[in-house]
Amino acid sequence: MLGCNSCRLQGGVCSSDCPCNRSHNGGHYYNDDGLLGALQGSNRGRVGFSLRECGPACRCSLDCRNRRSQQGLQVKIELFKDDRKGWTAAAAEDIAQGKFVCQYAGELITIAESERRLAIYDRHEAPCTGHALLIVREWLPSCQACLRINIDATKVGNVARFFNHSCGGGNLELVVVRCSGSPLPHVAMFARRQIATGEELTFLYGGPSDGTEAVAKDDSVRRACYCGAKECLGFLPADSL
Ligand SMILES: C[S@@+](CC[C@H](N)C(=O)[O-])C[C@H]1O[C@@H](n2cnc3c(N)ncnc32)[C@H](O)[C@@H]1O
Repeated sequence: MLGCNSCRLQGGVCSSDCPCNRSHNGGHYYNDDGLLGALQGSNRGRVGFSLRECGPACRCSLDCRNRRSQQGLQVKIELFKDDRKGWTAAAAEDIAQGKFVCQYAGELITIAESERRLAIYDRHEAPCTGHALLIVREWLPSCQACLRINIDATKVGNVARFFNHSCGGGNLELVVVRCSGSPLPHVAMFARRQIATGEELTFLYGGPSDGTEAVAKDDSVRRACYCGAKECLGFLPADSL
C-alpha cells in the first residue's frame, strides 16, 4: 500500500517529522504552527535553500502540513499605487515570521527565452510599468554552478508580481520548493521576519548571487530604486527581478 512516500501516511496530515518536509540544505522545515523554521533572514532575500514538500506521489491530502506552499494565498494583502514605484502590495494583517505568503506564479520559461524577453523589457519598459520576470538562482553546494529558474509574471501571474524590490533584502524570502512526484519546482515566498499590518511587502530582486550587488553599467537601462532602505544602491538590480 502506498502512503506518503516518506512517512507512509495514508491520507490526512503528515507529522511535522515527515522526511518529505526535511530540506537537504540547512534543516528548514515547517514547525507544528505551520511556520517555516530557521528563517533568520540571513541571506537577504536570496534563495539560500530549497524545501521538500509532500506532493502528487504522496497519499496525504492537500491540507497536509507538509504542503503549505501549495495551499494558495495565506495572508490578506492590499494593493495601492505609489507615485514612483507603481503598484505596491502591503500586508493587510500581521504576518508571523516563517509564514508562507504565496507562490510566485507566472510563465516558466527557458534561459534563452528569458534573455530574449529581458532585452525587450529593458528597451521598452517605462517607469512604474515594470516587467515581472523573476530569475532565481539556486546554488549547488559547491557554489560553482547554479540552477536557474525563470518565471515571467508580466502577463500571467498572481499578486506576487506586485511585490517591489528592497535593497535591504525586504521582508520576504524566496524558497525553491520541490514536491514529491512533481517534475518541476516552484518558488514560494515566506515572511523573513514578523511583518506588521500596513508594511509594504518586498524582496531583494535578482542580481548576481555571489554576495555582491550589481547595477547595470549602461545608463540607458539603469532604473532608479526608491526602496528607501538604508542600504539602497540607488538603482534596481541589473539583470532580473
Ligand atoms: C514586479 S513589478 C512590481 C510591481 C510594479 N510596481 C507594478 O506597478 O507593476 C517590478 C517593477 O516595479 C518597479 N519597482 C519595483 N521595485 C522598485 C523600487 N524599489 N524602486 C523603483 N521601482 C520599483 C520597477 O518598475 C520594476 O521593474
